[in-house]
Amino acid sequence: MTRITSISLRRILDSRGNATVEADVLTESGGFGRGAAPSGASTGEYEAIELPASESIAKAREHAVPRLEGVYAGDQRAVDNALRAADGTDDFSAIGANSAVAISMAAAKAAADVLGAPLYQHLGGAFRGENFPIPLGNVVGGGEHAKEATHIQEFLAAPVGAPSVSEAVFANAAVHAAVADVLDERGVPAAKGDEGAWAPPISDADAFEVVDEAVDRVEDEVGFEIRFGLDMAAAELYDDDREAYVYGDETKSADEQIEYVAGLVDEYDLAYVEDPLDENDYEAFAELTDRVGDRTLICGDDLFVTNVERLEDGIDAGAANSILIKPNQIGTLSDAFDAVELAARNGYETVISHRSGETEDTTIAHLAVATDAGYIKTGTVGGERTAKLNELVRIADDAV
Ligand SMILES: C=C(OP(=O)(O)O)C(=O)O
Ligand SMILES: [Mg+2]
Repeated sequence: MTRITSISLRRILDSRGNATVEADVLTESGGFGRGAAPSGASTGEYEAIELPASESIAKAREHAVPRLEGVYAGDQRAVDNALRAADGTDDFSAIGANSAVAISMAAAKAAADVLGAPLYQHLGGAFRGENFPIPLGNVVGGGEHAKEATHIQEFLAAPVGAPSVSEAVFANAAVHAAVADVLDERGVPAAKGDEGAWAPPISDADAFEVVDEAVDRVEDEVGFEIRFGLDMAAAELYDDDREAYVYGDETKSADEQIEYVAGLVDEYDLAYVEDPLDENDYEAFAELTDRVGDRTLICGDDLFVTNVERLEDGIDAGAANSILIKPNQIGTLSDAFDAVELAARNGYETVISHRSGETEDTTIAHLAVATDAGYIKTGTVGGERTAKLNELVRIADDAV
C-alpha cells in the first residue's frame, strides 16, 4: 500500500528568501507526503553537503527518483538506504543532502498518510505522544544570524518548569516580548535576526543582563521556572591561525574559553550551552563537561553534526552530555534516528533542532515527540518557527 509511485521535486523559498528543495511523495494507494529541506548559516565543517537547489533537484531526479519508485514508503530504512545508494558518497555530495532530507521526510509523511496515523506515531510507535520536549526559544542573537549584534549566536529561553508544552511555547513568546521591553527601556533599538530573535547592537555582557531580566519578569508572571541557555556556535568564533576564540578585539585561548563558559553557567544558572568550544576540540568539550555537566547541558551541534561516528568519538572522550539533532546535517531520518538512539543508550540528552533557514515543514515537531526528545530548538516567533511550535500544541491536543 505504501509503495512509492512518484516523487516530484521543486524549488521553493526558505525563510531567508533562498531557494530550497521541496519533495512530494505519492504512493500507490493515494498516500501523499510533502517535505522541505531547511538550510544552515553557521554550518559545521562535517555536515552533509547541501547543493544549490536546482543542481540538487536535477541530480536527485536523475539518480534517486528512479531507484525510489517501487520502494515502500512505510519502510523508512529502505527509503533512506535507496537514497544513500543513489548518492554513493558519505556526505550526500552527489545528490545533495537537501534533496535527500526532503525526500526522506516526504516519504515518512506519505506512509503516515496511508496508515492514517499522525507522523509522530508512525515514526515513534503507539506509545508516543504523552511526553513533550521543552522548547528552547531563541530570544536574542547575533553571530552568523545577525551581523553587528552579539558575538554569541543565540540566547535561548528554557521554560524548564512549564506544566505543558503549550504553556512553555507561550512563555517563550512572552520572554521574547519582555526582551523587547527591556531593550526599549534601555533605549536600544533592535532588528531581528534570521530566526526572529532580537539582534541588538549590544555587548554579550549586556545581553546576559537583558535576557536575565526578561526571564525574571516572565517567571514572576507565569509562576513556573524559566531558565535560559546559549548556542555559542564557537566554531564560528574560533580562528585556527590564532588558535583562539575571537570576540571582536578580544581573544580567548581554549582554557580561557572553558573558564569563561563555566563562569557563565554558574553566574546565570544556565540550563543549556550548545557548542561552547570549537568543533574539533573534543578534549576541551570533555573538560568543560567534567566541570559543569552535572548542572547544565553541554550540547554538541557542529561537534557531532547528527553523525553517529562523531557521537561515538564524543562518548569515548566524555565530550558533552547532549546532542543536537538536525536531519539535514546527515541527510535522512534513519540516520537522525540512529544518532538519537545512540545518544539515549549512552545517557546523552537529545535536542531536535530547526535550521536558521527554514520552511513551514513541521517534521521536526513530530520527530521530537516520536523520539521522546527532552528538548526542541525551533525558535520563538515567525511563521516558519511557529509552524513547528503550533504543531507541538496540536499534537498535545490530539488534533493532528
Ligand atoms: C540553528 C542553528 O543555526 P544554523 O542553522 O545556521 O546552523 C544552530 O547553529 O544551531
Ligand atoms: Mg548550533
